[in-house]
Amino acid sequence: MSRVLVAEGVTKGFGGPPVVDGVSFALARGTITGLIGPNGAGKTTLFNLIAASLAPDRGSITLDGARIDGLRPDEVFARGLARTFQIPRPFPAMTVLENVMLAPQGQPGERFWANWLSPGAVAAEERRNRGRALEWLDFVGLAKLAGQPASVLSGGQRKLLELARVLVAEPKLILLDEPGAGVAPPLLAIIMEKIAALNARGITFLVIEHNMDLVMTLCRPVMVLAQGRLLLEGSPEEVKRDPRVVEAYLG
Ligand SMILES: Nc1ncnc2c1ncn2[C@@H]1O[C@H](COP(=O)(O)OP(=O)(O)OP(=O)(O)O)[C@@H](O)[C@H]1O
Repeated sequence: MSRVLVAEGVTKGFGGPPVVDGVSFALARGTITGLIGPNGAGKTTLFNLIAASLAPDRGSITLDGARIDGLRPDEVFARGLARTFQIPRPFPAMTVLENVMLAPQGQPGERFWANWLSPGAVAAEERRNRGRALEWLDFVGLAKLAGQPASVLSGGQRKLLELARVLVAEPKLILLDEPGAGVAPPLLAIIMEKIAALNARGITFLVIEHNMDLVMTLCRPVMVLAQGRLLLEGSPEEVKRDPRVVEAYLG
């Protein structure tokens, strides 16, 4: 099976001992991989390293065979790797639609010149962006709220808004940071359904999650991180009955 992302020996510390310590793994294309582990294990730091919000001290990360460590977050996003945040913070006064249309499209300077040289082309592109944004809002079930300020959205709806925002860029790999956290059960079911539907269309996912129902239902394989190291990788059932995992959580 082809590998969309490969991490080798990824290490990061913040002055003290490494909080991500020699982590190596590969994500097979078309999978939903779970990333679990106790609080402070280094999961969010690993996400920040993959999405280039942080640079590793050592190790390499490749996306479809090309190095991405050392790039800027917007460059990694442009190559098809998107991430969502545990607590999404949309611009509250802007509409739901405007928030989705905010996905970075090239550099600001580029847009300035494009607008000056060819305003018609820029207007046509805006219309296309708007159409795409509305399509993805419809997909996540928020189309009816497109004209409302984002401040009206619940926690779960904000997660769906974030998903729509990254989908506009048609990523091949999406990192989801706790999509189930703070989400009411009916909306959680919708979020899980959308992740499964996107995966069926070929998008690969890496998901940090504490909600074991979500992990058990959606994730294969599951990787367990403890104290910055990858403890094991296996099916949800294997992980659940492995004594090392129990010890990592309880010890
Ligand atoms: N910018 C930073 N500066 C210093 N220490 C940091 C920084 N970011 C994270 N850490 C430390 O790194 C360790 C791993 O944190 P991280 O947030 O990656 O864990 P996590 O597995 O995502 O935890 P949680 O499940 O609670 O979100 C923690 O001890 C944390 O305090």
